[in-house]
Amino acid sequence: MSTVTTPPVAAAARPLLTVDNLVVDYGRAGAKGTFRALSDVSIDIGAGECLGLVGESGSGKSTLGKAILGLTPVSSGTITFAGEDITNARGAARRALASSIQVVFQDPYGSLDPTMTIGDILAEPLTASGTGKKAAAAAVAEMIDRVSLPSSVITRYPSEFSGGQRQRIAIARALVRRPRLIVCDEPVSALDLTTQATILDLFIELQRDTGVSYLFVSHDLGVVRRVCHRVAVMYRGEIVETGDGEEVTRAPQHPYSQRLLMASPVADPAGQAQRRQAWLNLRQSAMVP
Ligand SMILES: Nc1ncnc2c1ncn2[C@@H]1O[C@H](COP(=O)(O)OP(=O)(O)OP(=O)(O)O)[C@@H](O)[C@H]1O
Repeated sequence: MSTVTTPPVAAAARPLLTVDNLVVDYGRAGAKGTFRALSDVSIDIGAGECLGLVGESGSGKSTLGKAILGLTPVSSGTITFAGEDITNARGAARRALASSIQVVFQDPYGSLDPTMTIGDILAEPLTASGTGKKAAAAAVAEMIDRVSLPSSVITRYPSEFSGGQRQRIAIARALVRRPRLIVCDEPVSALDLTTQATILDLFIELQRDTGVSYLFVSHDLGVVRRVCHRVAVMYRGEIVETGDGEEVTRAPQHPYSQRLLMASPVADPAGQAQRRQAWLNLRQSAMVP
């Protein structure tokens, strides 16, 4: 049983990230066939806070993460980071944000360049932004140590590592520029349960040590309960419930959040049967389509 617990969040005058009434349409604006993936989405994340974003497949979680990262255009609404409007920031403005907002993707196998050594993968974001080779090497060594990998990894290639080790490398790469926010898009869902637990502990420890904030995207309520201070539930492009992580994942109020909870697996068969019955009751009461 892990003893690593989420660090408390200090009260701040204003959130680090605020998303206001965000709308994202895929396809050409106004064109026939445009698909609204996000509809009036509003969230905020404080400094040192982990906000979980849960929802069924296709509900719009990754789209929100991509909009924050500038990887998909925003149709309307605003994204404010550290008091600055970064909605649809492009060019130099977006590049400047790369040191503040980073990402860890789901796939530890596809997210690391197989032709580069680990040392080069980690040093690249630093040298590309003007850090000298010596300073970059020192920062890389510190990050490797921080994610509990041996220093010998720097001369090796991604193919020589397990999924969990690769995810540690991906986390080190995200952290090497000392960002204030990391968008974590299903960062443990490709890993086995034991490895998931150690990587979640690592996320928590890094937050405690660095004060970084996370938007933690997951379809797994158990995972978000473990790492998140607050949770937002997404359904068909809208946020239907936001609240304390423990409360939302144990006793959700909205029918869709309840459905999500009932669909998440539990370790004991009796508990699973109870949840199934509760779900059938809920469906019979016509609260959920
Ligand atoms: N580039 C795109 N063009 C058109 N539609 C898209 C595009 N990307 C995503 N979508 C659609 O937008 C909706 C939201 O997708 P998104 O990937 O954000 O959902 P998600 O909640 O992250 O799903 P998952 O958990 O399966 O990753 C889906 O209906 C998806 O098909």
